[in-house]
Amino acid sequence: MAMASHLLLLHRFSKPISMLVALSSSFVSSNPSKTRFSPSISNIRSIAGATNRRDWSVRASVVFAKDEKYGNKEVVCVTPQIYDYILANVREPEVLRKLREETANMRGSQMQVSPDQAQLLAMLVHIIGAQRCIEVGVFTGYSSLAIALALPESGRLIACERDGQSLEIAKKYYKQAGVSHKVDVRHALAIDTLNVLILHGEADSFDFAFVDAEKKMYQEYHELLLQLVRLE
Ligand SMILES: C[S@@+](CC[C@H](N)C(=O)[O-])C[C@H]1O[C@@H](n2cnc3c(N)ncnc32)[C@H](O)[C@@H]1O
Repeated sequence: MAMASHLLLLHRFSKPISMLVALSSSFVSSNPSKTRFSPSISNIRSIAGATNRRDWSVRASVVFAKDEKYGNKEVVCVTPQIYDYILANVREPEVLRKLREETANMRGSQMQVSPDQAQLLAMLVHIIGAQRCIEVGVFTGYSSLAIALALPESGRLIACERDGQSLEIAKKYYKQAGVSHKVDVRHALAIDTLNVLILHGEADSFDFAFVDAEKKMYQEYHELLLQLVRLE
């Protein structure tokens, strides 16, 4: 995967997950049908859901899996063996593990990113040297905490979430992890927060954005985030 020096804009789609990685201005498009890294989700969904403790179905190079160890998440991977390997070897900090376990019993726990996805986000933040990040869709904070942990002390994450209750859990774990000072929680509709950032002159000042909220708004988020992230 080629890596541009700054802009990194990720959209997480519904289950199974695909992340759209926009690495340069020429890569991104306001027309989602032109965006790359978009496996046929309907195809994948048509591989029937498994209800057993573990059940894999394979079609071409895409795998649909459910595993109660990971909140019965549906995942896309190359092969079951490779995904098993990833899950067995992911480096999940203790504070993230605790947050994952607390969230597992909550309604909506399946919304949380998986440990390997969180570590992918952290790695990307780290390798592009991101200082200023935005997350749209915090829930109880698993992905935002992974991002905050990867940021340098001077780094900042604008964390957009409309649900106050889940934000309380997120804030508790930011505190436990000692990263509260890096996370600017915006309890509001994300579209309003993004527009306010632009109005306040913060366009062209972010290095990284991760979108993981209501899918019907993705095109609008995408357009606003293209103004907020630095294109050069
Ligand atoms: C898929 S979950 C996010 C999961 C999170 N990234 C994690 O790893 O735990 C989506 C979140 O987006 C929030 N959300 C949905 N629509 C929103 C909106 N318009 N503005 C702000 N937050 C929104 C929901 O309340 C929910 O907590």
